[in-house]
Amino acid sequence: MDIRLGNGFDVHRFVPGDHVTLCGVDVPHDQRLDGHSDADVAMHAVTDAIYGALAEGDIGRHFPPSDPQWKGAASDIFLRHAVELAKSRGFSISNVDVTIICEKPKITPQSSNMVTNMAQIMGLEPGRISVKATTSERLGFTGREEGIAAIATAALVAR
Ligand SMILES: Nc1ccn([C@@H]2O[C@H](COP(=O)(O)O)[C@@H](O)[C@H]2O)c(=O)n1
Ligand SMILES: C[C@@]1(CO)OP(=O)(O)OP(=O)(O)OC[C@H]1O
Repeated sequence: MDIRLGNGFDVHRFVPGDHVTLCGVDVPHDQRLDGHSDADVAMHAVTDAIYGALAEGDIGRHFPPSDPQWKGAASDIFLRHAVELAKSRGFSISNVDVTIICEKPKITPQSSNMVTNMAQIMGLEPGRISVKATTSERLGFTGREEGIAAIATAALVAR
């Protein structure tokens, strides 16, 4: 059986604002994440994990941050592309697991909405998607609330 694993990691910085978008869900917060796109750090990590499993480079290779076309783009565009690429290469996505690292906002109250949204975008059963969170115990840039990090794993199986 051909099984592929990929990992993804992303960071976006906080700037003044009123919400963050994580796994496509708008979560009220007293700051927002800065980026060329909507800066959905969790969706970017999942997207990169899929590209990684396919040995297809990273999100910036497919959607260059220098391309004005992606300015303010909703990140589901990137995730849908990675999912379609997996399909076109003959792979099904078995599961994805993403951990969001921040002190605030609290993720757990929104994690089931995030799973539902990602499942819909990816055409997967919700049971194949995991969204978790941790603080960094006030250590480092996430601990100082300078930004949010996310790390993801994806497992793909040949159909
Ligand atoms: N932004 C966050 C961070 C954490 N959680 C939840 O709290 C639990 C405890 O976090 P620790 O970093 O103290 O281990 C964690 O397991 C999450 O369930 C959260 O919802 N949002
Ligand atoms: C998503 C892209 C799209 O231009 O831009 P950003 O939103 O800045 O996100 P990042 O993860 O820093 O880089 C990847 C880019 O492809």
